Amino acid sequence: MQHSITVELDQVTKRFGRIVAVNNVSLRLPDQGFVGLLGLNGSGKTTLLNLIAGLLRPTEGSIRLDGSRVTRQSGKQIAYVTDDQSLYGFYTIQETIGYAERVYPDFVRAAAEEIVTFLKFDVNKKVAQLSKGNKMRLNIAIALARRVPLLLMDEPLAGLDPLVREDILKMFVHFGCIYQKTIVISSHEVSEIEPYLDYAIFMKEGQMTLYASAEKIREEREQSMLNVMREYCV
Ligand SMILES: Nc1ncnc2c1ncn2[C@@H]1O[C@H](COP(=O)(O)OP(=O)(O)OP(=O)(O)O)[C@@H](O)[C@H]1O
Repeated sequence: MQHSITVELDQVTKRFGRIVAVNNVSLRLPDQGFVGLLGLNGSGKTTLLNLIAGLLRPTEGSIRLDGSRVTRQSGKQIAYVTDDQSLYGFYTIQETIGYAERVYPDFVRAAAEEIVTFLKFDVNKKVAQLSKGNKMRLNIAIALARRVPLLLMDEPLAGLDPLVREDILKMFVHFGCIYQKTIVISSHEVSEIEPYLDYAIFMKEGQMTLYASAEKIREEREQSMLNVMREYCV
């Protein structure tokens, strides 16, 4: 059993010079569940994830984790998977798990082994020999195996084929639920992730235009999430 974390953003704005990447966003993430951060290119998704992860500081407003202001040290409570995540090609999958165990004090080896078995990985294979999709699966497996309450992922499905993407989404739901995590994933593949989502956050030009449970969106709007995205993100 893992503790949950309260993540609260209060009137958060992030500017890069004259560009307002995130504009006055206030929200509280759910204690558990799969959250889609949805929006067109340049709508502020990556910046928002970087702010929550403590990699960027807000220009205005505050971000609090369990009531304390987020800092780079907050990364201890957050696993953040980005596209450019490095794995060492010369390690086997087994050695990569051993390495993660040494690097992350919160790493649960048994969880990683369970996920790797679920993925039917040959643990003796070298990372360099893995396809892009399998490298991303391994990255996510390592993030999921950390005993942290919040997992952030920036476009983890980009550039992967549909079968791999579906497999990764099932992995989030299955293991995210077992390990009781809040998982936030940024994406513009809205149709694809829609069936798996518990909550959706829609972004447009840095502003949060809608944040609701997926169930409520489906019930009240009786339209696909793609149509909702057209209404709130374009
Ligand atoms: N370091 C930076 N310096 C200057 N401008 C930036 C920086 N990072 C982001 N921006 C700008 O902020 C805005 C939001 O960018 P961001 O990457 O957060 O959007 P996004 O929704 O993640 O886009 P994408 O889906 O293309 O990854 C864009 O106009 C972008 O050009």
